[in-house]
Amino acid sequence: MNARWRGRGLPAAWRWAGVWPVRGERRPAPRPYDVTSAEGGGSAAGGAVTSDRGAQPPGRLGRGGAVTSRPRSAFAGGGRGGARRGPGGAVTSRLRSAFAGGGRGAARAGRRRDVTPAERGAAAGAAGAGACGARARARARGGPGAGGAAAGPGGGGGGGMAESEAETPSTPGEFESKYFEFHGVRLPPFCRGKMEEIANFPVRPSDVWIVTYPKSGTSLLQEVVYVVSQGADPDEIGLMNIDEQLPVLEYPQPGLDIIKELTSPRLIKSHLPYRFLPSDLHNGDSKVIYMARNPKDLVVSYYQFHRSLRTMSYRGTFQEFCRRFMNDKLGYGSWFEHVQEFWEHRMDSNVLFLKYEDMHRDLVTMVEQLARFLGVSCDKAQLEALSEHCHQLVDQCCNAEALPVGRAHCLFAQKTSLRW
Ligand SMILES: Nc1ncnc2c1ncn2[C@@H]1O[C@H](COP(=O)(O)O)[C@@H](OP(=O)(O)O)[C@H]1O
Ligand SMILES: CCc1ccc(OS(=O)(=O)O)cc1
Repeated sequence: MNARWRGRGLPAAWRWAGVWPVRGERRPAPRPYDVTSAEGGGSAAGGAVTSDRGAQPPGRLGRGGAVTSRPRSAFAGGGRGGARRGPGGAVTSRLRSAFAGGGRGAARAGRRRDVTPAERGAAAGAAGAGACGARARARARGGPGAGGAAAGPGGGGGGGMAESEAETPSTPGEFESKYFEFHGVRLPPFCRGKMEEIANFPVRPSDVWIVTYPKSGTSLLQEVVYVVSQGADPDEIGLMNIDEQLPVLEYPQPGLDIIKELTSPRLIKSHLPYRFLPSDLHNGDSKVIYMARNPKDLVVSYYQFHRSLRTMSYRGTFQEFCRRFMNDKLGYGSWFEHVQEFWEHRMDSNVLFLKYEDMHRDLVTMVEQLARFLGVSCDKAQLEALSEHCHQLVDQCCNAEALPVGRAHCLFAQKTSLRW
């Protein structure tokens, strides 16, 4: 266990004197991703993953099926109307279709052929494993960002796999064996054996949970949340390396035992699907901020991440990676189901559903939403100051332009006539 975490909660600055929103308070419904037709759809079948047979069934929703079989039209149509309509159609297949058109990934894909080895090297450097924001700033200072406890399970912080495995480039077949399957969902190996403990993890009313599918802008969100709750200066965040302050529930470090002991209020991150999160969260016992990102950009980011992460050393093509993504064969399972589950809970009083793209489109509104959700009272001038600080964070890091891309656009366009 990492001593850095022992007995520590969030920095004192985190103890904002907030008044939590009243249960059931009406929040403006976020707009769903704009999707206008339902085609495509993937299969989660197959793959040489191992299975965590000993584990207990997950929380309330049970084995994945409840989600996929549920009506899914909440995503359709876009706009607030679509958001309010509620479930009623095939969301996950619609989401799968939503890849076509727009998005940075697709735009890049239109310009680029598949990646070359030289591009690969450049991309690994550019992308890093979540090397943006606080982590990158900490690294630039020679700090512990990359190897810190929260720096990622495969990083220098003592990941979940043997070093020999880490050094071996993964062929597609080897890559398969790196996951294990839990109730039909592919999870990274470091989740093995702890899913039951996670389901029973004691949640506190003062907790704030940040939940995302990987590469959805989690680090940026945590920084923005920090600024909103603290009114902190972005440079302060860089200096303290905020990543180290936020444990990830399922990572080997700092581990569940230490997270349980952290002082309140805790801020905890997780990439797990809704149904695998602690069951207390399903009961509305603490606040959950969920952020979704355009999958066309996310898949590019996740691809680069897999190639740069030592424990994955992914060597397949981008096209092949996209197929895995579309067929739910990546770590943390189906992006489509991940987003859908949270979308269905977006009106829960303890859930705030955000979109990464809105940070760029309308940061002021997002800051306002966060402030209200976290119970931070601020006047107009304070809100503007907070937004300005958050703008700095958003502008500080985006390595998108440096990333090479394969034929994402073609692949996704085959699936649908939709435009993002
Ligand atoms: N200020 C910031 N700090 C960290 N990540 C940021 C960021 N601004 C944008 N991002 C993007 O968030 C993505 C990483 O998400 P996560 O934090 O969930 O791992 C990266 O996407 P790209 O790889 O497309 O650039 C990264 O560039
Ligand atoms: C490849 C599975 C995996 C492992 C670790 C992740 O964490 S993070 O995005 O760097 O925080 C994500 C996915």
